[in-house]
Amino acid sequence: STILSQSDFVDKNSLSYPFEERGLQFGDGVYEVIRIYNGEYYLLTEHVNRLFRSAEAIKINIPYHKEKMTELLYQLLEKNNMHTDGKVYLQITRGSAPRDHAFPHEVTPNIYAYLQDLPRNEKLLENGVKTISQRDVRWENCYIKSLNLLPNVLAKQTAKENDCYEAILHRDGVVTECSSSNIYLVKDGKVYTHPATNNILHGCVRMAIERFLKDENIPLIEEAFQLEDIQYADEMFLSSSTSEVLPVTQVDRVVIGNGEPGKITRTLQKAYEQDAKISDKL
Ligand SMILES: Cc1ncc(COP(=O)(O)O)c(CN[C@@H]2CONC2=O)c1O
Repeated sequence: STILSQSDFVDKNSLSYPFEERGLQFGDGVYEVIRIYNGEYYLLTEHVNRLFRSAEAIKINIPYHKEKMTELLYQLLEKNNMHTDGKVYLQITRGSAPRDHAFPHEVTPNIYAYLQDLPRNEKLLENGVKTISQRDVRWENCYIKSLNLLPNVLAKQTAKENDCYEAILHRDGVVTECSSSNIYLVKDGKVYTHPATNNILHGCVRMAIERFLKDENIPLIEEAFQLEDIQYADEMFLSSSTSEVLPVTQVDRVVIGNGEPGKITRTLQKAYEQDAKISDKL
């Protein structure tokens, strides 16, 4: 255990940011993770639109318009002289103020963003991943990309402890999404996924997949599937800005299809690479 040193006990007169920061103390904020390929943002408009929708949903007034936010995000690329693959983490909280559950009377949002390198995980994209199922114990506004991620964190940790990449979440057997990605089941040439309701995050890659499926004339059925449907799946895959379109080869003890990534999943991976202007490496 760590012994708190004297300096960790802050003098009450100097108590302020970052100690009394509402994102830190309440998870009172929203965030985005935006992908970069060859120094260019992918799906930036979708991410900025969702950021503003999430902030509005929890009554945080972002002090600039979408255009200014977009401009600042491009300045971040320039500042970092970014020309490779990476991601930006962008966070907006209600701000710093004496701790009180209710909104502070006067408060300015704290906004920060940073960029990291993120090479593609070609091995995982090629071979797929194992997953476990976990109960979805989150709140009922999962469409808001909020900092309230404890249920997601605990589900992902359980997956990791079981040598799995992701946790597939369900509410009484109805599959919603994963701890940090959307989830899809393929059966008889059709793709099934939970509808974009309040119970899932409306993924930016999920929106791109809708486009790809339409272009390929592959039916997308926005109907939730059940845990028990998984044993009959031909294919499964998950999607997120960091995982891309990732084949799921096993859920708990159930091997999906023949245990290999399926044809439709491969088609969507290629469509993703073309859309994101990535050199075709798969
Ligand atoms: C709960 C949840 N569902 C779906 C998604 C997929 O959304 P995008 O397609 O817009 O990425 C995410 C993204 N989670 C981000 C992606 O990487 N790390 C995260 O926290 C997520 O956290």
